[in-house]
Amino acid sequence: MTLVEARSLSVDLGARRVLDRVSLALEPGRLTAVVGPNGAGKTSLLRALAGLLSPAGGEAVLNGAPVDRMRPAERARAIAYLPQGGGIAWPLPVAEVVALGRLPHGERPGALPEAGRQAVAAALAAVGLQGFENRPATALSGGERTRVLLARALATQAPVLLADEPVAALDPRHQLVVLGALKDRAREGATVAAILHDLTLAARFADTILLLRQGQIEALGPPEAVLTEARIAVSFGVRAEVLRQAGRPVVVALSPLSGT
Ligand SMILES: Nc1ncnc2c1ncn2[C@@H]1O[C@H](COP(=O)(O)OP(=O)(O)OP(=O)(O)O)[C@@H](O)[C@H]1O
Repeated sequence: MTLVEARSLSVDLGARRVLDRVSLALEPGRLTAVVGPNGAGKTSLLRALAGLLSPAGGEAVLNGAPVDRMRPAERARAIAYLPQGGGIAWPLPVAEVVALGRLPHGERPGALPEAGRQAVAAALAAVGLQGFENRPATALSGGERTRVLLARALATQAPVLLADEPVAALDPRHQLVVLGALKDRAREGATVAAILHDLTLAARFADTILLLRQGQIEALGPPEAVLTEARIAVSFGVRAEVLRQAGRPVVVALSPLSGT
């Protein structure tokens, strides 16, 4: 059970402060959707929580320990991170790319123990890639590659999974499959956060929505509390209608608001 915290976390990129004193806790067993307009600081937050960006102030903390001071191997076992729009440069078979997710456990692709083989097979199934095992990963479509990289992150079986736009390139069926897989990981006890731009999908799958704006937390809470028409107008500059389906918000963006 792993608790991920930001404690008054600030991040600078170049001369810009892109995260400004953000404090939050991501709890085990929950899927948190990180939403917000372009440039709000979502990627910067996930990278800082993963220990890939050093804070300018405050700290990112994993079970009480600052993430950027963990040993790299220990951090790689604890946190699986899916980068935004991640490409695949190696013409390896899909199963071998996914098996790279076992490296933090000291397991080498091609010589996986039974537990590693099972983790790879389960990860491929979770993202709907059964039958792709022997295809060269560089000969796949963009959405298929995204699913390979997510399967690699799932195969690590890390207690923390941070995914930057895992469904942006996916068709509707695979958006549901992948978000279902992330929710399953959370239900198994992992701490899961995913950056999403589709507010309806975020509302449908997430236990908690974190809305960032201009490097700060605008709102944090259950989907129906965070995704109101008024807040969407202020945060995204969009006139929206929020409908309900099975009690969850369905966000229909209607028109951009002028002057925002
Ligand atoms: N290398 C850099 N130097 C200076 N500023 C940067 C750099 N990289 C990103 N930024 C700025 O940092 C801010 C936060 O970027 P970040 O990628 O975290 O936003 P985001 O919310 O993930 O956006 P998006 O929805 O577009 O992916 C943006 O204003 C961006 O222009």
